[in-house]
Amino acid sequence: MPASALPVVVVAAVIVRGDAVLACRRAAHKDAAGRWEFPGGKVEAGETPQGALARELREELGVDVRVGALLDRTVTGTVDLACYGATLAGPPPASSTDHDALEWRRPGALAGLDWAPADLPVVAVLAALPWAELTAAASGAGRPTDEATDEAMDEEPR
Ligand SMILES: Nc1nc2c([nH]c(=O)n2[C@H]2C[C@H](O)[C@@H](COP(=O)(O)OP(=O)(O)OP(=O)(O)O)O2)c(=O)[nH]1
Repeated sequence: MPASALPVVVVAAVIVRGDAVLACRRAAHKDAAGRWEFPGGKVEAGETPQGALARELREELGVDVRVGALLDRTVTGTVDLACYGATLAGPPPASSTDHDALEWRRPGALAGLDWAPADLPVVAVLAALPWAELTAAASGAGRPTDEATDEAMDEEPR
């Protein structure tokens, strides 16, 4: 397989705050403009997934987060998307360099948004996950799967 056909490894955060999670709409200057996603970005050489995620959220949303457990990792076309639960370590974001809308939504209300195709698996996971399990996963105290986060990232994605 040529290198260009390999999926790009992307990490994203399901930030839990109050009774909601943060959904973000990609701005006009980004590819897939207008689609909703969880904030994050591409993992750079030498970065851990968690380190890449913390860097991306600082860069685009100006927030510090604690990264919790892996919620879902699925390859869709050319995107290998790993979504982690996370909590804010400071104030919530006021704006984004990459998004033109930020919405806090209950997990059951996420399905009404026009998601990037790669996000649909994690949106389904979130809709089915009991709230207590999601908050535990976001704070890193519990895991929705039997796999430890790092072990799961070492494995082949679905
Ligand atoms: N961040 C993020 N990207 C996603 C998600 N779902 C999805 O298909 N993508 C795609 C869109 C892009 O093709 C790619 C990540 O792009 P990005 O623009 O967020 O990443 P980045 O900041 O590192 O990229 P760049 O613009 O600096 O090159 O993954 C998601 O939930 N979050």
